[in-house]
Amino acid sequence: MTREPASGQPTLRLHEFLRGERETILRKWEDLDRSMLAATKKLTSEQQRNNIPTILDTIAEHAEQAVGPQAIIGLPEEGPVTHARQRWELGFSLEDATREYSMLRTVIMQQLAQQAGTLSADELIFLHEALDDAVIQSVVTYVERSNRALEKEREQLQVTLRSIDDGVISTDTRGCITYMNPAAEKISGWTSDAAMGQPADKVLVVLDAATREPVNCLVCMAADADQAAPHDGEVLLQQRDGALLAVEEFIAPLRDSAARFIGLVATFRDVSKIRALTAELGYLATHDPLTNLPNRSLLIDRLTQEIAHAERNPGRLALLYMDLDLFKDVNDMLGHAAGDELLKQVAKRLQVCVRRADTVCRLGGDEFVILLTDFGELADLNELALKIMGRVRAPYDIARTTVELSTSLGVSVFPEDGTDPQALIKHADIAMYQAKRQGRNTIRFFAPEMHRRAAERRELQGDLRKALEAGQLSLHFQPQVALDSGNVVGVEVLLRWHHPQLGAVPPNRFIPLAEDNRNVMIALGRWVLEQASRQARSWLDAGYPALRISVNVSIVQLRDEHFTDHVRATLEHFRLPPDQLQLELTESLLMTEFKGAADRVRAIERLGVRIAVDDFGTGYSSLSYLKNLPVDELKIDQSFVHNIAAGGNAAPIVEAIIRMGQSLRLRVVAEGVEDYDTARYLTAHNCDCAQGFYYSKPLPATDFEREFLRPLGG
Ligand SMILES: Nc1nc2c(ncn2[C@@H]2O[C@H](COP(=O)(O)O[C@H]3[C@@H](O)[C@H](n4cnc5c(=O)[nH]c(N)nc54)O[C@@H]3COP(=O)(O)O)[C@@H](O)[C@H]2O)c(=O)[nH]1
Repeated sequence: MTREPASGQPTLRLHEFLRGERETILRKWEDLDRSMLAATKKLTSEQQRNNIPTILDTIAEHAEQAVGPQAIIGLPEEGPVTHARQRWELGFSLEDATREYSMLRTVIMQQLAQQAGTLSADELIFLHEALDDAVIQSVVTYVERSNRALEKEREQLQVTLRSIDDGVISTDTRGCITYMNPAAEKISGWTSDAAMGQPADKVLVVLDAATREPVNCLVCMAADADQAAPHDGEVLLQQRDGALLAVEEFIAPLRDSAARFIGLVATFRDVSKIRALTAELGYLATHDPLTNLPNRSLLIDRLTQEIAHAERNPGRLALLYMDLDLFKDVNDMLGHAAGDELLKQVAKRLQVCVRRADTVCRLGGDEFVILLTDFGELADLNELALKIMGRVRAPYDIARTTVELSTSLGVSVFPEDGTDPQALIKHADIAMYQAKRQGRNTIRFFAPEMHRRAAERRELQGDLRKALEAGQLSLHFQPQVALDSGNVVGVEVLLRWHHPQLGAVPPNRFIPLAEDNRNVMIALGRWVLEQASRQARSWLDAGYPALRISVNVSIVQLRDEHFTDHVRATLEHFRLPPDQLQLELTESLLMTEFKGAADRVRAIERLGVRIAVDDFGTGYSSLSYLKNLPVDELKIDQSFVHNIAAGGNAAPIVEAIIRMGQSLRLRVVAEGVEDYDTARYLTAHNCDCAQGFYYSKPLPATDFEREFLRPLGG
């Protein structure tokens, strides 16, 4: 083996050269590496060098012993492999990891060129082969690592696909099935083996929910057109055994790295439970749960349709607005259960008095409205109204007692007394009020001079404007109790108005009046928030535990552009932790004003203040706002909670709302709990909290403090 270079220059030995120039080579390589690779810039010198010195030492050691192919074969792999692993972990790309060796090669060759002698051809070849070998080890290590990472990703994907509830199938470009996860097997009733290779429309047979006619299979449409729009309406999936299941289906094209269409992935989920629940809640939103009659919102809907029809085919409509006389006495003397039974019997009698095309509604309390779509003369209408009053007057058997009661009835007629639903309802109500004032058990047709009631309303509005300054307003506090521990965990703040002449005016009467005048409602709302925060601060200062303070917010306040700033300033002024304050927004507010209110609700949530949905279940038609808004608490409307323990027909709804709250991780509070049985029922069904007369009526601050607050550690 010759060690003489052809040029006749003095011969250098590779191992001597590498050992002698070791530090210079490493330093120059380090500088070059740092200037060329972004990946090395943040590394310490030790991290950067890592195994490079060992690799140089190993090459020198083997060069000393032998040169030639055997020496390469004998070079240990762990130096370059360990170096490559460390580079992988530091996030170096394969290109960067291999470029480092080419820089090392450059530096060695430059250093060699500065030497007085040169290497023999064999040693030069050995040096290059040793460096090539290190590069190969890097490539092999990187390939192994990325295969392992891919394998892990694939395993995770498989575990996910096997464990999710959504059905997932994929197809080839012709729409034939190439993969099906276990959920897809369960939902479609097909096994993966049987479905494999089948056209997707054979496995996913989709029908229109209304017509039960087959609809175009999304997968086939997408396979033809490389895209598909979702189905317009609700659809059903026909399972392999013919059973039908409500589903939602989504589709997306699969593309390779060159964006070529290579097939489709379809996901679908069983939405039968949620659809049934939505339908049930939708029914409750439009019907009175006690009598099952349409409620005000359905009345307005039908009235709007009938007005449109009567305008096209000239005709008359009539609204009969009824209020039972002295119903309150029945409630007081025989109890609420008897009152409820009476209302149900009245509802049945009203329904048999009219034709199927007419609509009997309960607006709440003891108020009923009948919409008559076709009647002859006013005299006929009067006769029908008399017949209805006679039917209502006939005796009832309630609570082993015979009850008799009369009704006052007001009538408005389209188009004479109004051409929109609100005007017709309002005028029939005014006429009914006149009937009551004129001795009850009587009928009055609306006449324009009956606007007196409206005048009274205006007068009360004027008084309300002065009430704040006159100190006639105050706050009452009602506890919210955790059902598992029985502890008071929150308090709802309720506004009270003591009118100098009329006495206590209920908020249900004066809040709508305030809402008619934006400035009045905003001033009232601000006052309530400030007084509630002042009270919360004073309880904290007195050493009582922090309670969640719930304050009702009107839609008028939420529309106010300064609302969020005022909430922030109030919290700061009273040094109140934001999460101690909760704002209650009614469900109907969130539904009807969703677009405008959503941003403000999110801004409030960003302050750290909690959001509760009040009267939950009454305005229902979609779940989407719950997913899109930062809600913390659902308050089940009291109309569902009353009589629930006695098998009230809203029990499934209450249970569904509790389950829904649990699955969305929202606290659920039942309102209007009036007795032990209801509280026990709610506890058994895992409702979180309860509020109602069973625990306490709303109380003035001092009474609340005495009854429910105990100092910490006391
Ligand atoms: N925007 C604002 N609205 C307010 C404010 N203060 C009150 N209100 C709203 O007025 C509505 C009527 O309130 P109120 O007459 O005070 O009635 C509340 C409770 O007294 C009553 N309640 C509580 N427990 C029971 C019960 O067991 N049985 C029964 N029959 N009633 C009970 O419920 C009302 C609380 O309702 P909610 O707010 O839905 O929790 C009412 O809608 C108030 O929101 C105000 O400052 N601003």
